[in-house]
Amino acid sequence: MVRVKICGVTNGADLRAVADAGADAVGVISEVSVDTPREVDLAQAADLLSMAPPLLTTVLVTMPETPEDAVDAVRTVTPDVVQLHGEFSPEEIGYIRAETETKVVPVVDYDEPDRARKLDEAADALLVDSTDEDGGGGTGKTGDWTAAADLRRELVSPVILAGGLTPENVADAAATVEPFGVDVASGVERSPGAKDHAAVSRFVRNAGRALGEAEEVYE
Ligand SMILES: O=C(O)c1ccccc1N[C@@H]1O[C@H](COP(=O)(O)O)[C@@H](O)[C@H]1O
Repeated sequence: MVRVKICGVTNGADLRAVADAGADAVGVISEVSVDTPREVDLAQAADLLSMAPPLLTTVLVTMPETPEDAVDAVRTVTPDVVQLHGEFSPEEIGYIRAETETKVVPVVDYDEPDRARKLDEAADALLVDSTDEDGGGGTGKTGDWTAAADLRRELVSPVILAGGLTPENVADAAATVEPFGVDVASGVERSPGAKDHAAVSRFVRNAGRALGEAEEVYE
């Protein structure tokens, strides 16, 4: 079973649609140094995630300048998980986790297998994304799934696959990489920063989870 995270939610109606679609996790994006229509401020991020129903994992996606900034952001938003964009060391990841008692998921690019190996022991999971030159996500670009599958087999950490996923390609991506989870932001939008609720539902279904549940019930 592949877990599904829907990322870059900016309003309450979209968050409810993500929960109703049966996603496992919802992400809000705050304090990032890239220009994105999906960014909300820390207070909005805290408000949005506080609306998540029980059993929906909440994720703060952020690009802090320092580990201390990451700790401050997590303390303000109180997510279940922090997704960390930026060049942080294993020691800094350990520091953020110890200070916040929150799961830390660093982001590595498809082109950075060595960095993934270096962070493997320190991370709670690794998110593999096609990032831009500043390390930001939400690029809508797919990565090399075969390389990601090799990396997934090698790493101890759960791997979350991101980058250019859509309702149309997520089943192929999940079958090729067999990741712990899949993650989408721009691929389920009707306009920048606003989710297409039907696409969110299709993405969750096509990732395989709903199909697996139906087979269990009717077999
Ligand atoms: O979505 C953004 O704008 C963003 C900005 C800065 C850091 C991370 C961001 N998003 C993350 O990137 C992945 C993949 O996005 P996409 O599906 O290719 O559009 C997304 O799931 C977020 O975790």
